[in-house]
Amino acid sequence: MVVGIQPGKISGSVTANASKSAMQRACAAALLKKGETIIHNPGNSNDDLAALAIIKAMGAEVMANEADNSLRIMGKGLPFLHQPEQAAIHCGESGLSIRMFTPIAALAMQPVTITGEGSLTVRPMHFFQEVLPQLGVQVQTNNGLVPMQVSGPLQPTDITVDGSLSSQFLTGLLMAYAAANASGVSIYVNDLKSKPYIDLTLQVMKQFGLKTPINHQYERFEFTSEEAAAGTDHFAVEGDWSGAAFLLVAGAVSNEVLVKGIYNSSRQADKKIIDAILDAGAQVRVEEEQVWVKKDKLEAFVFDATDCPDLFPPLVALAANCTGVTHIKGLRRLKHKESDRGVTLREEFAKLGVRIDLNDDVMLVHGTGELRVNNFTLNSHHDHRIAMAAAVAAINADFGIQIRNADAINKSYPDFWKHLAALGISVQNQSTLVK
Ligand SMILES: O=C(O)C1=C[C@@H](OP(=O)(O)O)[C@@H](O)[C@H](O)C1
Ligand SMILES: C=C(OP(=O)(O)O)C(=O)O
Repeated sequence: MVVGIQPGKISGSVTANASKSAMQRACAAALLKKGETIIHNPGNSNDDLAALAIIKAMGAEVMANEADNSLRIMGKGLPFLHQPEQAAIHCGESGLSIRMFTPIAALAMQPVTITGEGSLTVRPMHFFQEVLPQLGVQVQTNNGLVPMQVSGPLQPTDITVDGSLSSQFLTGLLMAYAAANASGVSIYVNDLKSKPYIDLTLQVMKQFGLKTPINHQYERFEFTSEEAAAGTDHFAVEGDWSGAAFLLVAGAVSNEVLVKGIYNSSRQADKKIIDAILDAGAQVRVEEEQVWVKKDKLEAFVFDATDCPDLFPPLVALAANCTGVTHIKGLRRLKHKESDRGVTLREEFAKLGVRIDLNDDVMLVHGTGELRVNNFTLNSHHDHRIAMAAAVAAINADFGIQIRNADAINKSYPDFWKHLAALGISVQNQSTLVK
């Protein structure tokens, strides 16, 4: 799909989409909980659909109630996992799903094949080769990539893992240890990155009544013999700060926006976008369930995105519209996202006249405050966050642009183009115009 974006002024309000980080965790927890859970405001992104397909393959029953936009999930708990209906799970393009559900699949008594598609076929899975055998699981990978096969059952024991590549592997281990009723054992972690995502994991586990470990400064997660308190049967998926970040930046660079349904009390990492927008100089009003942003004079800022890597694309769109050189730390880990995001952002923003330097772990964005289009055909590289960053930056450019592979947004935010249009931006599906 090719989308055309014209420069314009954004105004009005939208309600944020459901967070795929919260939704996918809720799917895993509902699978592992014995009994019924009603999920309200379920997400419908491709990653969410992948998680739903996975839990069905592992024995959960999922029924949609369209009348009140909810899902009823019957989890069978651990015993059913020992006889999965299908000994294969397909994780689509979702990094979180594959890394969270692989240790869970390894609880099964029989071998489970794990596949993925698109960018997931080149994202690293060596972690499992190193870690799962120490937990009694045989693992086969395709040279550290999918397809993989795990053959358990996983047996929780004291273990030390590396958290420097991604937090998602730890999320999976925490869920699997809880499901296996780990007791008197700890997961030790070196150099954990993306820490707030682990807070979100622990929060969801607790809400669902799964056994939740004690977090010792993100270096040790201790499962004690204490039983878990009963959990909720109703879970509402909160709005997505990661997707909302694009709209808030759009407000900061071009007029004004109100995004509803994002909670100030959220554990989501990308809530930190507010700090960057404030530092850049825009006006911001944060309320418990909504955020309002208004454009003002924008200047370069310094930001550490090590624990919130998904903010790089919206931060670049913001920095491109600031005057001066913005420094964003945490670049190294962008290599292994849906695209090599540092390189992709540099390539695509050059087409908008913005120079980006990649300097070890720091990205420098040379903003001039005025985006001058020198090549109007941008490419998402099949990366949802690149498509959204390009669109947001371009609403303040001197000419319209086209974004190729614009349907990449479906991975996290299927309503993104619709929301941008509702906020007054001209968004055209140009697929039929382009050969
Ligand atoms: O747990 C999650 O929901 C996620 C964790 C982050 O990954 P890393 O832990 O690899 O940084 C983030 O980039 C990803 O989009 C979602
Ligand atoms: C990297 C992302 O997701 P995941 O790792 O879950 O595929 C993302 O949403 O930007």
